[in-house]
Amino acid sequence: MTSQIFADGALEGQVIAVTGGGTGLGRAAAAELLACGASVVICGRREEVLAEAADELGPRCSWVAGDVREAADAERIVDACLERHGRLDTLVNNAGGQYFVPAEAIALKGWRAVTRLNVGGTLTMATAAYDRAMRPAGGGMVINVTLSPHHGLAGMTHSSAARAAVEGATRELAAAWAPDGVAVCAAAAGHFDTPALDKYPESVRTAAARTVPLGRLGRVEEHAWLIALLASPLGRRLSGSVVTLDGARDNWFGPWPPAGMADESGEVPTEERRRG
Ligand SMILES: CCCCCCC/C=C/C(=O)SCCNC(=O)CCNC(=O)[C@H](O)C(C)(C)COP(=O)(O)OP(=O)(O)OC[C@H]1O[C@@H](n2cnc3c(N)ncnc32)[C@H](O)[C@@H]1OP(=O)(O)O
Ligand SMILES: NC(=O)C1=CN([C@@H]2O[C@H](COP(=O)(O)OP(=O)(O)OC[C@H]3O[C@@H](n4cnc5c(N)ncnc54)[C@H](OP(=O)(O)O)[C@@H]3O)[C@@H](O)[C@H]2O)C=CC1
Repeated sequence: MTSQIFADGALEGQVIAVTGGGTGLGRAAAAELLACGASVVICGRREEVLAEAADELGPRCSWVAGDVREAADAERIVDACLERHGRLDTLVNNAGGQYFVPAEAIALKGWRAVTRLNVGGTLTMATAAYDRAMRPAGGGMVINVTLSPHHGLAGMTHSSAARAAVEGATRELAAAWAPDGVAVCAAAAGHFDTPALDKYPESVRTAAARTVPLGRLGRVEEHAWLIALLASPLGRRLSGSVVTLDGARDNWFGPWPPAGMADESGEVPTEERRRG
């Protein structure tokens, strides 16, 4: 497969780890990075999801299962890249998520779960990559996937706060790690059409596109192009930046709930609990 917008071999020789690379945005990013010539290691918790994705993505893609919230797993993921390829040039910290719920209904345990995944997991992976691969090699790139709108997303207060923390850490780590040649930036994704959105109530999914001034959800390949751009030499100069890719969603200040999102009772439905 070739990239639709980047030259063949644009990222040739790079070794890139993509967390959450077995599904959705992470998988599409892995596909684009491979199309640009990189070798890619995808990771996540579910072995079968990763194995199937890597099989479809081709021989330069391999996988390693692990939980980004656990320091030992993060170190194992980085070590797998080093053992297989001798280097890790770029880490795409894409694993993350939350559940859709009104702010006043967020239990402390739920707040902690969302924070632990999005802030803790991101920092744990970034630190493992920096300590074990990038600082010893004299350089590297960390790309943190965060969330737009930056002024907060109703139904996702915990995640809005967590992603804001990641963006703060991105700026600080970019300064702290610059002397070692390690760049850190963030890609703030708006609303993208991935299978993960299926877990949100139907009316929420449908209305989400109406809150995007561009008039549609993002396509996974658009996000993947941004990740490839940030993995290119230009990304190094963007260190410390948060690049927003959201069809102007950040600039939408319409009513809450947007037309059609509430059900007959006037309430916005929340997300079903997972079973098992
Ligand atoms: C208007 C906007 C609509 C468009 C949105 C577009 C933006 C999209 C953004 C995206 O990010 S899409 C990607 C979505 N992908 C994911 O969210 C995947 C990852 N998410 C998760 O794994 C979970 O959501 C999690 C909570 C982060 C997982 O953490 P963990 O496994 O540690 O948690 P649990 O043990 O399941 O739960 C802990 C705790 O959290 C509370 N809780 C969890 N789920 C719910 C829920 N559905 N409703 C209410 N509360 C929930 C709860 O307190 C749990 O504790 P217990 O009650 O189980 O003891
Ligand atoms: N789709 C959208 O509109 C937007 C998405 N985002 C963010 O982009 C990223 C990808 O989203 P999307 O592809 O839509 O959603 P997915 O739910 O498909 O992606 C989440 C990925 O992260 C992995 N993951 C979750 N928890 C862990 C963990 N503890 N350790 C390792 N891997 C984990 C999951 O795999 P597994 O369960 O096997 O571990 C999965 O592959 C997420 O951070 C999401 O919050 C941000 C803004 C908008």
